[in-house]
Amino acid sequence: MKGIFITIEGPDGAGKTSVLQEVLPQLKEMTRREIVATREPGGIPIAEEIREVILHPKNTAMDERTEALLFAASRRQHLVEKIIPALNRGAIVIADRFVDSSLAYQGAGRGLGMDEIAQINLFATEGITPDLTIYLDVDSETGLSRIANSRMNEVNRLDLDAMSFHQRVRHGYLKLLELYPERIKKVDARLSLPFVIEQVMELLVDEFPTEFSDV
Ligand SMILES: Nc1ncnc2c1ncn2[C@@H]1O[C@H](COP(=O)(O)OP(=O)(O)OP(=O)(O)O)[C@@H](O)[C@H]1O
Ligand SMILES: Cc1cn([C@H]2C[C@H](O)[C@@H](COP(=O)(O)O)O2)c(=O)[nH]c1=O
Repeated sequence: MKGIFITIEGPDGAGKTSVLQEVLPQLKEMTRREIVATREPGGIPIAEEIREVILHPKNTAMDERTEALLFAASRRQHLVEKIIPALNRGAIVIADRFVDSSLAYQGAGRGLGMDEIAQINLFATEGITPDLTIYLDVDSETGLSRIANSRMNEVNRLDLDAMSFHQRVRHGYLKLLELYPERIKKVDARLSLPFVIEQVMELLVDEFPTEFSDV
């Protein structure tokens, strides 16, 4: 594949959407390559439908393994329909969440085990891994209070989980950071949004100096 695959990760309320909103237009001005922005779960119609099922607050009966399999299924379809074709065209793909979310949320948060979750995702992805992952780190209290203050009307089923679940998710991410220091780069997302955006831009330019420059 000729493209570059970048993911952005973090606990709920870390600021991924806000950061991408600012960073994407800047990056588009700095490269000749096509940039494809996408998100998980979702990004294409079938995966967006699966997203609706997973995240709807009414689906409280959902079994934890069912949840893990649905995330992996939506990822498979998203990869095949959107990410792989874009990478084959030579695009830079920037995804809001990917397999690390499943490892942190289902593996660590739900307690299903990161190794087990890695296995079902290996089946779904056939080993496709991001070239770079930016991890926005925020404590669970700050992240959830940002969501409560900004979009209480859009709260999803997972946002409603116990604080202890969200704390395990964050520890899961910190474990991934230890395991994959070459791929995953941390930004402190408790700092001001403009500062976080600046840090993310610096990271991207440092990691891909020949891709992001003044064109
Ligand atoms: N660094 C920051 N400082 C203060 N507020 C922030 C910061 N980053 C984001 N926010 C605010 O927090 C709220 C949630 O941000 P955002 O939707 O970007 O997070 P997210 O990581 O995409 O969350 P989720 O994964 O749950 O969708 C928004 O109101 C946003 O303005
Ligand atoms: C991909 C993925 C996501 N999740 C969780 C993380 C969030 O709570 C929601 C997605 O909502 P967002 O507003 O788009 O961040 O789903 C997960 O548990 N496992 C995953 O693989």
